[in-house]
Amino acid sequence: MITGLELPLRDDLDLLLEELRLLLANIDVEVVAVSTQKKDRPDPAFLLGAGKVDELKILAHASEADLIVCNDLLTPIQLSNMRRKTDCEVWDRALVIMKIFERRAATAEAKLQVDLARCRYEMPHIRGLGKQMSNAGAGIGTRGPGETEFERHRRKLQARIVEASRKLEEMKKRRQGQRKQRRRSGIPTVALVGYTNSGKTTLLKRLSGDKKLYAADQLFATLDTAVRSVRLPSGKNILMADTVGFIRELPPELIAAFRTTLEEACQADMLLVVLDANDPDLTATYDVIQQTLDEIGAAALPRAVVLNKVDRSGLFRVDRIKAQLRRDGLPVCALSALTGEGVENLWGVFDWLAVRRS
Ligand SMILES: Nc1nc2c(ncn2[C@@H]2O[C@H](COP(=O)(O)OP(=O)(O)OP(=O)(O)O)[C@@H](O)[C@H]2O)c(=O)[nH]1
Ligand SMILES: [Mg+2]
Repeated sequence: MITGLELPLRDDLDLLLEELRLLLANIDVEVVAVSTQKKDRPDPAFLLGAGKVDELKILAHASEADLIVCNDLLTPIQLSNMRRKTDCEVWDRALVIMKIFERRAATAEAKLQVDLARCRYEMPHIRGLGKQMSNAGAGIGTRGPGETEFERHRRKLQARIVEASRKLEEMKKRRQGQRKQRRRSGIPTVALVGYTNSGKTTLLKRLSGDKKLYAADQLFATLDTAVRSVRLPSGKNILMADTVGFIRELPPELIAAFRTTLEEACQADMLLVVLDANDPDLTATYDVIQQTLDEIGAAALPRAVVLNKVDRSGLFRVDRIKAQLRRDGLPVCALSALTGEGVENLWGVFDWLAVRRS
């Protein structure tokens, strides 16, 4: 069952819940009921009102749901209160995204990053747990059994965080070395950025001809940076980097942990923002991309927009979006990474870049 708050400044709850449903489908969780609440501000104890939480319990029981997923981020207190009051397992959106990342992580680096994010996410939660444990277990002036259990758990998490950070630091140095080499070679680098599932990897596959790249109809298919060489018709080469996709309300722990991967985007000479032409709310999606680029310090790079999946979209719609983006001063190419239609429109953009660099 999914739930969320309708706050005064939030008008896209439906979209967010639809996305949450999709996120859950990616880890094989089926949504059997949806229940939202309109409120002026979140309740500190439960996020939703206490009465609403009682209602959720009844609804969960009636629809045979054993998991309640909240679209909003829950504080450790809210999470444990919700669990207690509903007798259900409770997750928030951040945890769902984290679980997808856990499932998808294939390389050592991605695994470490996910592990780091998970530990950081759990840290404040076990603090809340520790309070409960020590309250329950300890007498005056003693270290109760609860406290030592909590301490042990905390120390273990801390050790994992230190170890993962150290290993990632090493990998980062290696990456920086590679990047320097690329810079010295004078070949311009273009980074593909955009929403998850917009077709970044498919585009890189098509342009580089590397069939081994993994593109799939899943959220967060790519968790690593892949750099490939792309040969332009002019005979010049450019490098193209594919990165982790963005999403609304990407958990901060994940942004922090995937910083190195996302940084790849900041180090490029240019960004290619890939949009899905069939996205029902492109403006909101573009805002999310802009926000994420701000957060990783890449917002000032020159950019062009790729309006992808035009094979599935009406011509009229594509023209309308193109015109709007152009009004915003952005160079736009409409194409289909899957069929190859319109890909030649990109060459002009790259030639412009190559000339600018040399
Ligand atoms: N119809 C159509 N489908 C496309 C096109 N480009 C990509 N797709 C499909 O969209 C899905 C996602 O493509 P990916 O290339 O994996 O998307 P991505 O942006 O790399 O996604 P993440 O790695 O999850 O961030 C796949 O099923 C692709 O086959 C296109 O031009 N037309
Ligand atoms: Mg991808």
